[in-house]
Amino acid sequence: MSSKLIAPSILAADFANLQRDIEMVNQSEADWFHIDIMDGVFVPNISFGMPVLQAIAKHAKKTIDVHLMIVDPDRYIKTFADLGSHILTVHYEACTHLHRTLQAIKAEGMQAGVALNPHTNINVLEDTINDIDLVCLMSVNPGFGGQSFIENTYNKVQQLKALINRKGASTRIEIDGGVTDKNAKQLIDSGADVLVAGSYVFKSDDQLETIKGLKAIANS
Ligand SMILES: O=C(CO)[C@H](O)[C@H](O)COP(=O)(O)O
Repeated sequence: MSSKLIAPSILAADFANLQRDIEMVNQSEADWFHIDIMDGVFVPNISFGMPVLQAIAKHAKKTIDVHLMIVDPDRYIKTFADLGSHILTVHYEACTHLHRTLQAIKAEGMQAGVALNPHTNINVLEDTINDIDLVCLMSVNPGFGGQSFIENTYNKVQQLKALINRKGASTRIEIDGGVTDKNAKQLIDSGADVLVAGSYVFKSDDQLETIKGLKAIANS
Protein backbone atom coordinates (compact mmCIF):
# COMPACT_ATOMS: atom_id res chain seq x y z
CA MET A 1 0.00 0.00 0.00
CA SER A 2 1.45 3.39 -0.96
CA SER A 3 1.84 6.00 1.75
CA LYS A 4 -1.13 8.29 2.37
CA LEU A 5 -0.29 11.97 2.16
CA ILE A 6 -1.04 15.06 4.28
CA ALA A 7 -1.31 18.50 2.70
CA PRO A 8 -1.69 21.44 5.13
CA SER A 9 -3.83 24.19 3.58
CA ILE A 10 -1.96 27.47 3.73
CA LEU A 11 -5.31 29.31 3.63
CA ALA A 12 -5.51 28.72 7.39
CA ALA A 13 -1.95 29.86 8.14
CA ASP A 14 -1.13 32.99 10.10
CA PHE A 15 -0.27 35.43 7.31
CA ALA A 16 1.42 37.82 9.76
CA ASN A 17 3.88 34.98 10.38
CA LEU A 18 3.74 33.23 7.05
CA GLN A 19 7.42 32.36 6.80
CA ARG A 20 7.28 30.74 10.26
CA ASP A 21 4.29 28.62 9.23
CA ILE A 22 5.97 27.59 5.98
CA GLU A 23 9.07 26.52 7.93
CA MET A 24 6.83 24.54 10.28
CA VAL A 25 5.40 22.60 7.31
CA ASN A 26 8.91 22.10 5.92
CA GLN A 27 9.99 20.54 9.21
CA SER A 28 6.84 18.48 9.68
CA GLU A 29 5.77 15.08 8.41
CA ALA A 30 3.46 16.78 5.90
CA ASP A 31 3.98 15.86 2.26
CA TRP A 32 2.59 18.79 0.29
CA PHE A 33 1.74 22.46 0.60
CA HIS A 34 -1.91 22.96 -0.43
CA ILE A 35 -2.41 26.47 -1.82
CA ASP A 36 -5.97 27.77 -2.39
CA ILE A 37 -6.38 30.53 -4.96
CA MET A 38 -9.84 32.18 -4.87
CA ASP A 39 -11.04 34.88 -7.27
CA GLY A 40 -14.22 36.22 -5.66
CA VAL A 41 -16.20 35.10 -8.71
CA PHE A 42 -16.12 31.30 -8.81
CA VAL A 43 -16.26 31.36 -5.00
CA PRO A 44 -17.55 34.13 -2.71
CA ASN A 45 -14.11 34.90 -1.30
CA ILE A 46 -10.73 36.22 -2.45
CA SER A 47 -7.65 34.55 -0.96
CA PHE A 48 -4.37 35.75 -2.46
CA GLY A 49 -2.61 35.94 -5.79
CA MET A 50 0.70 35.53 -7.56
CA PRO A 51 3.09 37.52 -5.31
CA VAL A 52 2.01 35.53 -2.26
CA LEU A 53 2.34 32.21 -4.08
CA GLN A 54 5.76 33.31 -5.28
CA ALA A 55 6.80 34.05 -1.68
CA ILE A 56 5.50 30.67 -0.49
CA ALA A 57 7.24 28.82 -3.33
CA LYS A 58 10.53 30.54 -2.48
CA HIS A 59 10.57 28.97 1.00
CA ALA A 60 8.57 25.76 0.51
CA LYS A 61 10.66 22.59 0.35
CA LYS A 62 7.80 20.21 -0.47
CA THR A 63 5.45 19.57 -3.37
CA ILE A 64 3.31 22.62 -4.16
CA ASP A 65 -0.29 21.61 -4.81
CA VAL A 66 -2.24 24.60 -6.17
CA HIS A 67 -6.04 24.53 -6.12
CA LEU A 68 -7.58 27.14 -8.41
CA MET A 69 -11.07 28.23 -7.36
CA ILE A 70 -11.29 30.65 -10.28
CA VAL A 71 -13.27 31.03 -13.49
CA ASP A 72 -11.56 30.39 -16.82
CA PRO A 73 -8.36 28.93 -15.30
CA ASP A 74 -6.74 28.36 -18.71
CA ARG A 75 -5.63 32.01 -18.68
CA TYR A 76 -3.15 31.35 -15.88
CA ILE A 77 -1.76 27.85 -16.48
CA LYS A 78 1.65 29.02 -17.68
CA THR A 79 1.87 31.61 -14.90
CA PHE A 80 1.29 29.00 -12.20
CA ALA A 81 3.88 26.70 -13.77
CA ASP A 82 6.42 29.54 -13.84
CA LEU A 83 5.67 30.29 -10.16
CA GLY A 84 6.76 26.77 -9.18
CA SER A 85 3.49 24.79 -8.93
CA HIS A 86 3.95 21.02 -9.17
CA ILE A 87 0.26 20.09 -9.22
CA LEU A 88 -2.38 22.39 -10.70
CA THR A 89 -6.02 21.62 -9.92
CA VAL A 90 -8.89 23.29 -11.76
CA HIS A 91 -12.59 23.00 -11.00
CA TYR A 92 -14.71 20.83 -13.28
CA GLU A 93 -17.46 23.43 -12.88
CA ALA A 94 -15.15 26.20 -14.17
CA CYS A 95 -13.94 24.48 -17.35
CA THR A 96 -15.78 24.50 -20.66
CA HIS A 97 -13.14 22.31 -22.34
CA LEU A 98 -11.80 20.23 -19.47
CA HIS A 99 -9.81 17.80 -21.63
CA ARG A 100 -7.98 20.67 -23.35
CA THR A 101 -7.25 22.29 -19.99
CA LEU A 102 -5.75 19.05 -18.62
CA GLN A 103 -3.49 18.73 -21.66
CA ALA A 104 -2.37 22.35 -21.26
CA ILE A 105 -1.46 21.78 -17.59
CA LYS A 106 0.60 18.69 -18.47
CA ALA A 107 2.28 20.50 -21.36
CA GLU A 108 3.66 22.92 -18.77
CA GLY A 109 5.20 20.01 -16.85
CA MET A 110 2.71 19.92 -13.97
CA GLN A 111 0.43 17.16 -12.73
CA ALA A 112 -3.19 17.84 -13.65
CA GLY A 113 -5.91 17.88 -11.02
CA VAL A 114 -9.69 18.30 -11.19
CA ALA A 115 -11.78 19.43 -8.21
CA LEU A 116 -15.47 18.60 -7.82
CA ASN A 117 -17.90 20.64 -5.77
CA PRO A 118 -20.06 18.71 -3.28
CA HIS A 119 -23.06 18.81 -5.66
CA THR A 120 -21.17 17.46 -8.69
CA ASN A 121 -21.61 13.77 -9.47
CA ILE A 122 -18.54 11.57 -9.89
CA ASN A 123 -19.79 10.26 -13.25
CA VAL A 124 -18.87 13.56 -14.98
CA LEU A 125 -15.27 12.24 -14.91
CA GLU A 126 -16.13 8.98 -16.70
CA ASP A 127 -14.43 10.07 -19.95
CA THR A 128 -11.46 11.97 -18.53
CA ILE A 129 -10.36 10.00 -15.47
CA ASN A 130 -7.40 8.41 -17.31
CA ASP A 131 -6.09 11.92 -18.08
CA ILE A 132 -6.32 13.15 -14.47
CA ASP A 133 -3.48 12.77 -11.95
CA LEU A 134 -5.52 13.97 -8.97
CA VAL A 135 -9.20 14.42 -8.19
CA CYS A 136 -9.87 16.83 -5.34
CA LEU A 137 -13.24 16.05 -3.78
CA MET A 138 -14.56 19.12 -2.01
CA SER A 139 -15.95 18.04 1.35
CA VAL A 140 -17.24 21.57 2.01
CA ASN A 141 -18.65 24.16 -0.38
CA PRO A 142 -15.51 25.93 -1.59
CA GLY A 143 -14.66 29.46 -0.52
CA PHE A 144 -13.82 29.38 3.16
CA GLY A 145 -11.73 27.43 5.62
CA GLY A 146 -13.13 26.22 8.93
CA GLN A 147 -16.40 24.76 7.63
CA SER A 148 -18.03 21.50 8.70
CA PHE A 149 -17.27 18.31 6.80
CA ILE A 150 -20.09 17.03 4.53
CA GLU A 151 -20.78 13.38 5.42
CA ASN A 152 -21.83 12.37 1.89
CA THR A 153 -18.13 12.71 0.96
CA TYR A 154 -17.53 9.12 2.11
CA ASN A 155 -19.97 7.84 -0.55
CA LYS A 156 -18.32 9.99 -3.20
CA VAL A 157 -14.84 8.70 -2.36
CA GLN A 158 -16.07 5.13 -2.74
CA GLN A 159 -17.76 5.91 -6.06
CA LEU A 160 -14.65 7.67 -7.37
CA LYS A 161 -12.38 4.82 -6.26
CA ALA A 162 -14.64 2.36 -8.07
CA LEU A 163 -14.46 4.48 -11.25
CA ILE A 164 -10.65 4.71 -11.03
CA ASN A 165 -10.35 0.94 -10.57
CA ARG A 166 -12.84 0.17 -13.36
CA LYS A 167 -10.93 2.41 -15.79
CA GLY A 168 -7.48 1.18 -14.69
CA ALA A 169 -6.45 4.76 -13.90
CA SER A 170 -3.70 5.77 -11.45
CA THR A 171 -5.48 8.93 -10.26
CA ARG A 172 -5.02 10.02 -6.65
CA ILE A 173 -8.02 11.06 -4.55
CA GLU A 174 -7.61 14.17 -2.42
CA ILE A 175 -10.14 15.39 0.18
CA ASP A 176 -10.42 19.11 0.92
CA GLY A 177 -12.51 20.71 3.64
CA GLY A 178 -13.21 20.03 7.29
CA VAL A 179 -10.67 17.22 7.60
CA THR A 180 -9.76 16.30 11.19
CA ASP A 181 -8.67 13.30 13.24
CA LYS A 182 -12.38 12.38 13.48
CA ASN A 183 -12.94 11.70 9.77
CA ALA A 184 -9.42 10.93 8.50
CA LYS A 185 -9.53 7.15 9.03
CA GLN A 186 -12.92 6.68 7.39
CA LEU A 187 -11.82 8.80 4.43
CA ILE A 188 -8.70 6.70 3.92
CA ASP A 189 -10.66 3.46 4.35
CA SER A 190 -13.12 4.75 1.72
CA GLY A 191 -10.25 5.21 -0.77
CA ALA A 192 -8.66 8.63 -0.20
CA ASP A 193 -4.93 9.13 -0.85
CA VAL A 194 -4.33 12.76 0.20
CA LEU A 195 -5.91 14.67 3.10
CA VAL A 196 -5.92 18.48 2.99
CA ALA A 197 -6.21 20.03 6.44
CA GLY A 198 -6.25 23.75 7.17
CA SER A 199 -7.91 24.83 10.40
CA TYR A 200 -7.31 21.50 12.11
CA VAL A 201 -3.54 21.98 11.67
CA PHE A 202 -3.00 25.72 11.93
CA LYS A 203 -5.44 26.40 14.78
CA SER A 204 -3.95 23.64 16.91
CA ASP A 205 -1.56 24.29 19.79
CA ASP A 206 1.18 21.96 18.57
CA GLN A 207 1.06 21.99 14.77
CA LEU A 208 3.95 19.56 14.27
CA GLU A 209 2.27 17.02 16.56
CA THR A 210 -1.11 17.56 14.87
CA ILE A 211 0.39 16.81 11.45
CA LYS A 212 2.25 13.81 12.86
CA GLY A 213 -0.95 12.47 14.40
CA LEU A 214 -2.98 12.94 11.21
CA LYS A 215 -0.32 11.21 9.17
CA ALA A 216 -0.25 8.30 11.63
CA ILE A 217 -4.04 7.92 11.43
CA ALA A 218 -3.94 8.07 7.62
CA ASN A 219 -1.33 5.32 7.48
CA SER A 220 -2.65 3.10 10.30
O1 LIG B 1 -10.31 25.63 0.39
C1 LIG B 1 -11.12 25.21 1.16
C2 LIG B 1 -12.49 25.64 1.00
O2 LIG B 1 -12.58 26.33 -0.17
C3 LIG B 1 -10.79 24.27 2.25
O3 LIG B 1 -11.77 24.19 3.16
C4 LIG B 1 -9.46 24.52 2.85
O4 LIG B 1 -8.43 24.22 1.94
C5 LIG B 1 -9.23 23.64 4.04
O5 LIG B 1 -9.55 24.32 5.14
P1 LIG B 1 -10.24 23.63 6.40
O6 LIG B 1 -9.43 22.42 6.71
O7 LIG B 1 -10.17 24.70 7.44
O8 LIG B 1 -11.63 23.25 5.98
